[in-house]
Formats: sequence, C-alpha cells, structure tokens
Amino acid sequence: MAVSSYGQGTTSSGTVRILKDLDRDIAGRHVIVVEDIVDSGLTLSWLLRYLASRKAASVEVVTLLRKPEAVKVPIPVKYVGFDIPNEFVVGYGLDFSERYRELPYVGVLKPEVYARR
Ligand SMILES: O=P(O)(O)OC[C@H]1O[C@H](OP(=O)(O)OP(=O)(O)O)[C@H](O)[C@@H]1O
Ligand SMILES: Nc1nc2[nH]cnc2c(=O)[nH]1
Repeated sequence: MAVSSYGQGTTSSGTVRILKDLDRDIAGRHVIVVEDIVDSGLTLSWLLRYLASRKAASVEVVTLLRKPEAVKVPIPVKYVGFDIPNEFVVGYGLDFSERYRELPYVGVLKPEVYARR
C-alpha cells in the first residue's frame, strides 16, 4: 500500500489518504507493515484499523526510525531500527515536499528551510 498524510508539510494533516490500495486479499493472512518512520503514530493507527477491517489474521510493524517524544497514538512496533529525537528528518527515502529523498544519509531538516515555504 502507499498512504500519505504529510503532503507538503512537516506535521501530519491527521487525514490519511490511500495513494495505492492493497492489490491482494489479506483475509486470514499474517501481515508485516514495513515503515520508514513512526512519528505521531496517526498513520499507523489508521492503517492498523484498516488492515483489521480487511480481516488480516495478525499485523506486526517494523520501522527504521521512531520518535518516542512525538507520539500521539501509541503503536505497538515489534522491531525498531533507531529511536531518534523529535526533529524532522530527511534522506534515505524520507522527503520534505518530495525533496531530499535521495540523500544517502538521514539528516535533520533545518527549521529555516521549512520556514521559508
Ligand atoms: O506517525 P506519523 O506522524 O503518522 O508519521 C509517519 C508517516 O509519515 C510518513 O509518511 P508521509 O505521510 O510523510 O508520506 P508522504 O511523504 O508520501 O506524504 C511515513 O512514511 C509514515 O507513514
Ligand atoms: N521526511 C519525513 N517524513 C516524516 N513523516 C513523519 N515524520 C517525518 C519526518 O521526520 N521526516
């Protein structure tokens, strides 16, 4: 699946949009969600409910990055690569308004960059 709630900003809109839905039936299947980052938890809280409504037998989450200080909805994450401070990060696939995804490292976006927008 592909979902989005950040769009062009650095805070979640709180509304999750499905950009690409599941293309197979997950009823009775064990599902692992592979995330790049868990921030507020709003995306995953929505997604876990969605996958449950599709009758997954079980759902586990693995994420590269997690921000413990940013959590609004606690999510059970089975595997975490790194817990990081509450700053907006880019690179290694993570974008800011479709920029910086290609950076070969994870970096902190300076507040003056998003203040300019
Ligand atoms: O825990 P949360 O606060 O919900 O944030 C985590 C979500 O944010 C990112 O997606 P994003 O909505 O940024 O996707 P996009 O860059 O395609 O808009 C990331 O891939 C997670 O799914
Ligand atoms: N690029 C990026 N996307 C996010 N989505 C939720 N948190 C973040 C973050 O820190 N950086």
